[in-house]
Amino acid sequence: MTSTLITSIGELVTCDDSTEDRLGIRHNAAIVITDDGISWIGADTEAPPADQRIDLGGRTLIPGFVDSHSHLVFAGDRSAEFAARMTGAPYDGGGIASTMAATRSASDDELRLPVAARVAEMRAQGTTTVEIKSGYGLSIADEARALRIAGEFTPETTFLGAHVVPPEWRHRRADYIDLVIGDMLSTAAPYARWIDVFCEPNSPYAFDADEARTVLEAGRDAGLELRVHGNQLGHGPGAQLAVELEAASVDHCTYLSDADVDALADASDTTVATLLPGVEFCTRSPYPDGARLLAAGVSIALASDCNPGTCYSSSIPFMIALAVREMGLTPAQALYAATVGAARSLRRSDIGRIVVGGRADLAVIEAPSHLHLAYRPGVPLVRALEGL
Ligand SMILES: N=CN[C@@H](CCC(=O)O)C(=O)O
Ligand SMILES: [Zn+2]
Repeated sequence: MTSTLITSIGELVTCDDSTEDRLGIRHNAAIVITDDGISWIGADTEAPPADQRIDLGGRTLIPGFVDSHSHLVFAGDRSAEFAARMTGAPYDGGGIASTMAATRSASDDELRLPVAARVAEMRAQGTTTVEIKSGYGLSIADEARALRIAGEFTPETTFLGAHVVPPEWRHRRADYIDLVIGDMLSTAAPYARWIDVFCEPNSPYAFDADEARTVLEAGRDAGLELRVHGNQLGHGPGAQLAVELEAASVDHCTYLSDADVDALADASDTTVATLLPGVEFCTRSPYPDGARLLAAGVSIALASDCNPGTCYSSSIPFMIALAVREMGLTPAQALYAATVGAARSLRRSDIGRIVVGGRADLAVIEAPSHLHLAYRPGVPLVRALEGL
């Protein structure tokens, strides 16, 4: 087994909770990694011998980012929809149908190759774990195909047949839900770990609380774990439904009432509130108050939601910068949310931290501290070292 010593780490961010800001920062540190993961962490001056040596020259080492929310399997282009939004057009989910049409008519390789490119783009920006949803097929064969392709890149695959009601089913919503919880679910389930639903009564295309509950309960009965898109376009039942059903995460949380925050705080051991600031940026929506959630005791995560409609960005450093600038998080809170927080939202304890015995999923910041993630927005400072 080959061992590698990473030395001269100016700032080692372990995210191991050992300091008040939870980042567990060590200066002038070194770590040893082997094929089994991280085998030693300590002071540079006490580093043991190893087969190979990487000198970080005072740079920062952090856990690889965990991007717990993405929709990478799609074809087509919606840049014109984005441009229209920038001059005032609202987002209501209606554009999903155009991505669905392009995705259905793409060949397997026309879907697979862009996913590979998007995953490579994520990795180049420090992401070492990604969750990928279906949701642009919306037929039995096309949802299963999307999940098969997603599974070539990650074990964190999510069935999102209840993304919207597709146009051909618009006048038969109940029948579409029957399809989703029937043959579509049974065909998709072998390729998925999770099930998700766009619970959004403020969109005519998405699902209300009863419909969403029906879908999630069927998914749970089929052995899938639960996630929810909720509270994105306005106040709604998504967050409280996620808590009620013990979902791992409710994502967006743009509009949360005090009762929603209280429910999420009470459920902080079970349900994570995942913030997606790239969506607020790309849809010109108000940013939720991340500091309010932390003060209440809510577990939060930060993810990209990389998708062609509401946020075509794969950059977690950009999300961290937005969360600090627009959501009231400190750089430490934002980084923790994009690593440990996002890992928790995937119910994973083997990623998101740098600890002995943990996976060696690492990212380097070309800077002396993690503060530069938010301090230098838009500058490509981060690269993944291992993993993905
Ligand atoms: N809001 C629902 N689904 C995606 C956007 C889908 C799209 O517009 O293509 C999201 O997470 O933002
Ligand atoms: Zn999404």
